[in-house]
Amino acid sequence: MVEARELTYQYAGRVEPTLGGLTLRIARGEIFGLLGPSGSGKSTLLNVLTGRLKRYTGTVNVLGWEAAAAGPGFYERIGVGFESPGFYERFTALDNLRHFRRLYSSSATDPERLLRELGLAESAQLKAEQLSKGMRMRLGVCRALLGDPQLLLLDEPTSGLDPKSEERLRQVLEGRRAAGMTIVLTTHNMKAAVQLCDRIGFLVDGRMQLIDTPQAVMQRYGERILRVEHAESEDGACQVERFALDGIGANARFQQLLQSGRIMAMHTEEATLEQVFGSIAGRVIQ
Ligand SMILES: Nc1ncnc2c1ncn2[C@@H]1O[C@H](COP(=O)(O)OP(=O)(O)OP(=O)(O)O)[C@@H](O)[C@H]1O
Repeated sequence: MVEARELTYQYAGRVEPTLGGLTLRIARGEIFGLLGPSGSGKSTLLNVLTGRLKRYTGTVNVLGWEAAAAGPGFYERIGVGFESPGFYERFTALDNLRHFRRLYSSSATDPERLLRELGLAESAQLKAEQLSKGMRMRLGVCRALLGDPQLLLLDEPTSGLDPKSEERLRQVLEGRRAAGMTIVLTTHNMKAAVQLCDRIGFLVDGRMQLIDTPQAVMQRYGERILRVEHAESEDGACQVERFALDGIGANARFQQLLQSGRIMAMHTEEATLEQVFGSIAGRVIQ
């Protein structure tokens, strides 16, 4: 479905390549999340996969095409939702989708159905310029889905979405996955990555540091933590301290707290993907 081998991409005028020898394979019907700090090359990789950036070395096979040489049929089969997609600002949301639908030779999905799916039915008659950031993002997803693509590429699809819209988007993407669509998305939203993605890839300085299921990543790199709430001072004000569960029996501070008789509550915490990422990349996502 998507296979990159030794993919290297260097922007004109840059000293270092932005993508450096990246190898990646994404199967049909998979939701793949690309994570990484700002500037690590996520959008560049999406742009290579869509055939926009052609001057790469290595091979990039997308739906059977070499991405740099993809013909018009390729664009009928991929859907692209990048941040700030271009809309006709004076057209309504519905008219924008009707317009873009005409660009497809095959029978495209009904725009009104897409608006309903993404929770935009009541905003159908609003002009694009009147839409909020989250609404525009969802309209961008509608636009990307118009041609019922085999491969959907979304750049930060959860940005600007409230929890309800995020949940709706999750349902839409899971429905498409069940129908065999392959989905590649970038995100800084760790919760969404864990909930949505079958596998996640961590991109750091243009290299894929790790690819695995969110669960396996958490197990391998996630440190389990014990959160201890205690009344440190005589006035009973609550303090919180966290201890790594590994070797906690030998932790002098923890022993001291146990003996103090001031512990109010203790419970374990799962590691967050931010912590996991920090330990993989040696730096924190911005
Ligand atoms: N047109 C360009 N010309 C030169 N350098 C570029 C160009 N576009 C991006 N870059 C550089 O390539 C690197 C990767 O950028 P890219 O946008 O792919 O990162 P990203 O991981 O998507 O970041 P973010 O999470 O902020 O969207 C950055 O150092 C950026 O400055």
